[in-house]
Amino acid sequence: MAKIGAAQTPPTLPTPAQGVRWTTPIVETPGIVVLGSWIWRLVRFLVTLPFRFPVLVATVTVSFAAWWWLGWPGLAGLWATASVASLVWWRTSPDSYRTWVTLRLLAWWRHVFVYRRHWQPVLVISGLAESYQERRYLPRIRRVTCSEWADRVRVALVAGTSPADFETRVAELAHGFGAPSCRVEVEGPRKITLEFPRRDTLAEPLPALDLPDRVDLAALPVGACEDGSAWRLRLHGTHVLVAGVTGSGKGSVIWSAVRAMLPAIDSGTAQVWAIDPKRMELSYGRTLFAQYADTGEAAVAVLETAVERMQDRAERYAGKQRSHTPTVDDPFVLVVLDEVAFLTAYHPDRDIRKRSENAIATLTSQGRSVGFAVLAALQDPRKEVMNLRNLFPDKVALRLDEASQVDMILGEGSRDRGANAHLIDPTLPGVGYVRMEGSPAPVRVRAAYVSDDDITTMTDAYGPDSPPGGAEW
Ligand SMILES: Nc1ncnc2c1ncn2[C@@H]1O[C@H](COP(=O)(O)OP(=O)(O)OP(=O)(O)O)[C@@H](O)[C@H]1O
Repeated sequence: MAKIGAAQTPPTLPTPAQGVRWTTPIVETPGIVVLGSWIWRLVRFLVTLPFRFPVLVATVTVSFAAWWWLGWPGLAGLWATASVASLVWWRTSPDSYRTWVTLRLLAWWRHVFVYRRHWQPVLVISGLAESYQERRYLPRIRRVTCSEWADRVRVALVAGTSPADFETRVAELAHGFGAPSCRVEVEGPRKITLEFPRRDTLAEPLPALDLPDRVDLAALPVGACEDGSAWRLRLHGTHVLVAGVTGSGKGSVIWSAVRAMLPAIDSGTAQVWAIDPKRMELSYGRTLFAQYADTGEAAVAVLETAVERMQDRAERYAGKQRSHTPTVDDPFVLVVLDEVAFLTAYHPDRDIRKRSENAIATLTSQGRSVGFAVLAALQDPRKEVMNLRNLFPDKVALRLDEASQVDMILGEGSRDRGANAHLIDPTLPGVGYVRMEGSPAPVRVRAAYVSDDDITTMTDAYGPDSPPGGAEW
């Protein structure tokens, strides 16, 4: 045992038993090389400047030329003319002025004073800076652009890292740059775009949408996406599960979908079969539905009839056609289930629970290609309550109770990619997250609100007593 105070051999020194140890020699970089590298960087900066900031460089060059050739009056005249031209442009074409001037200036401002300024500390602290051989490498900002509602920061990744590293740190990035959220889009190898909203475009309720001229059952307009585009819900060829706590606005998704289908319902090429155990949500517009049930027994009967019709249709199609086109003889049938867990988990009669579960499972597993779809609403997405969750290919996550429920609904990794459905403000019913076809990135959406008055107008115009083609409204 070593005595206290005795000299100790540093562990890095070779002990005689280890023999000779080789180390990399340290060679000092000659001053001329350092100077050359700095000159090279300066030249590269000056040469690329006109390409990176063409407007700025052109403005400075023209101003300098005016001052050089015409003196101060020339410079003042140039700026006065430019100001008047800018004013005229702004007054006559505010939209193009906003696109070409205001948003570009804003992008420059935010690039310099928000992103570049905070880039290093935010990335280092959030763990996105990489180290290799004692040097630190940061992903590079390639460009910042501004749309009406968000900043888009294009980033070049450090070699050896992946977009998933950013996806798991969207909360840190959003807070770091003072944005309400952050979304990651993959552009290509080592290229990603970070989208930071500047304001909440979905803060205001959206009134019921106008009816489409032509109903596309694979893209029904039901609300708006965060970027201002229409949120289109596919019903034909899929099944949709809408999950959210009580008061999260599940009814508005269901009613917006029914509303968008009205012309097809009117022409007889689509039908809605409604199951309404709460007797609140759908009873108001029951005359629009081809079938309606509000008790457990009646609901099972409707579901089993749907299964029967679906199987008849499948038998007729067998060997003749592989997909369904809605017609009056073979309409598209949407089975709407408000609070599906009432039938599958909470109903006191075991037989009803079992039969409903079987019918829903059969419809969702076999109905897609023959024109039967299920649109179900659910408050509690846990497996004990709803074990048929995975039979619904498309899901909508409105406000949820717990963070763990987000991935249950939208799929593994959705919360990491920014779908914070558990953090949705309770004062924003109808707001939720969906995953669009072909993209793993969740999109924030808000369903349009179909009020009781809207439903009355809908039943008056498209109910059984209405004139064909819908009444004027
Ligand atoms: N898309 C929306 N935009 C604005 N307000 C909405 C929207 N959807 C719902 N609301 C408001 O929120 C309230 C609750 O909505 P809704 O009844 O649809 O929620 P829910 O999720 O169906 O609740 P429950 O499960 O209790 O039926 C509505 O009365 C309405 O005032």
